[in-house]
Amino acid sequence: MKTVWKNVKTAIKDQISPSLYRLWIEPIQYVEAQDDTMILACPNFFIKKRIVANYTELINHELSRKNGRPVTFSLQVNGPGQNQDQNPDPHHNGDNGPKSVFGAGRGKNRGQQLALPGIAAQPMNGRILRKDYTFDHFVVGHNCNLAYQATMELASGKSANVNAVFLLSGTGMGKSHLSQAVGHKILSVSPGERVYYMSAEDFTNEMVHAIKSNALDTFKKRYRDGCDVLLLEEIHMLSGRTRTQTELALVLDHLYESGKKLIFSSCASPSEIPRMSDHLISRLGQSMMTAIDAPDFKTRLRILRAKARCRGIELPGQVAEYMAGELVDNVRQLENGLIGVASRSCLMGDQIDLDLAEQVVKNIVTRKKSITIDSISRLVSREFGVPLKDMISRSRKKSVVRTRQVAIFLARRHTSQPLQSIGRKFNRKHATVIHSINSVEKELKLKGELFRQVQIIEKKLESGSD
Ligand SMILES: Nc1ncnc2c1ncn2[C@@H]1O[C@H](COP(=O)(O)OP(=O)(O)OP(=O)(O)O)[C@@H](O)[C@H]1O
Repeated sequence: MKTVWKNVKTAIKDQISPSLYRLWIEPIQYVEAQDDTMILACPNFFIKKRIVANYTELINHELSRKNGRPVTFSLQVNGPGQNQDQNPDPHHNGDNGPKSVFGAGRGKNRGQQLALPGIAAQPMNGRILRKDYTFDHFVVGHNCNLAYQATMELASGKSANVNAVFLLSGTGMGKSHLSQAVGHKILSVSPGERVYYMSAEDFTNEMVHAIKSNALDTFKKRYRDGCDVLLLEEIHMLSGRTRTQTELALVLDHLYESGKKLIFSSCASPSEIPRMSDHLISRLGQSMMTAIDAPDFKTRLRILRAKARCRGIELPGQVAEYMAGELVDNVRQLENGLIGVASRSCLMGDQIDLDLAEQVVKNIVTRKKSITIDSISRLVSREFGVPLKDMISRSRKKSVVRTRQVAIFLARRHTSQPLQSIGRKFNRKHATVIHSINSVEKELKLKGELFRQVQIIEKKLESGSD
């Protein structure tokens, strides 16, 4: 049954984005099978809640498919927060402050336990920190020097001048890595610090939940009085969310005034994000803005070598140079290349050499090259029955807007084109591009009709059946 779960994971990996897979599915572990139920475990309550809300249908479907009969799953919490199992909502402790997931104590430094080296750390609120996303594992080049220095300075508390840093970059450039590195560093020195790590989407959901359950005051108090370090990712997701923006801006007012540490990350600067309140733009603007650019050849080579060392992969010099020369889009792509050569070598029993690397790189690059904004537009136009000329027109007709938004979203996800270029192709401004991406992402979460349509289009894109 353990193998069945492995196969289910692989099947799910093909159906959702790599980042969603990494966040929610990868940490799930097989425990045991009982009749028609597979018992699985995840690290904490927060993750459990998300998995149950968003992936129950998909997991049950794949489990049944792989078993050839109806099988469902039950999820238990195996992380340090398992003693909260009686409380279905980790954010509602029934008191005014958050409980530490490390122990029963309330208040700083009480009942807490040092995070063990090499073990993923659990902040007080939000997602777990990936154990390898530390400063030690981050390779510093010209492209990310400022971001590294600023986050390091903030984490080590050496300078009173840097209390808030805004990380700005395209996908796969290390924003999450650096944000989590700050969390690790602070927790390793002061385990009592109340670190909150989450995406803007999580913050929104938590707030909506608090409003629905009449607990908005508790929610606000938790952030204002219970948080020492706020690591908030994907700020662009706040576009158009007026109420969340208002509450977040007020929370930030408070946190800034009390000298708390703040890290934000986004693919657009606050003023570029459409439908953002002036209050929030101004609060975010108080942070130190640092951009991470694409790494140059030398840095790519150093990253590749460091990642290979860390994973115990022996990468011959020539191969490393070849891969660093070819995989230029972002660091995630480089890492995928490394994992590709290692797994191919392991499966086929071949040595890692130039031939093998060429095959892997060719796969990545060809896959990437064959997917262009034009090929995406053609496919989306066909699938939605909306002519290409309408997609680039000024039309505000609902069906045309939706089709255009999906094409923009897919162009962002499947090509390495910058947002400006994507906007130009559809005659749209940068702000509209961000709004389109956010709007589609939001609807995909509902797992409805659009989700299925996008899945089908993605399969066709990846198989090259444009
Ligand atoms: N300078 C670096 N040194 C080592 N690893 C890096 C570096 N930059 C990025 N990475 C690695 O690249 C991968 C992608 O990074 P990360 O997830 O932090 O990107 P991101 O900018 O947050 O992307 P997204 O916006 O898509 O979420 C991670 O595995 C990370 O460890």
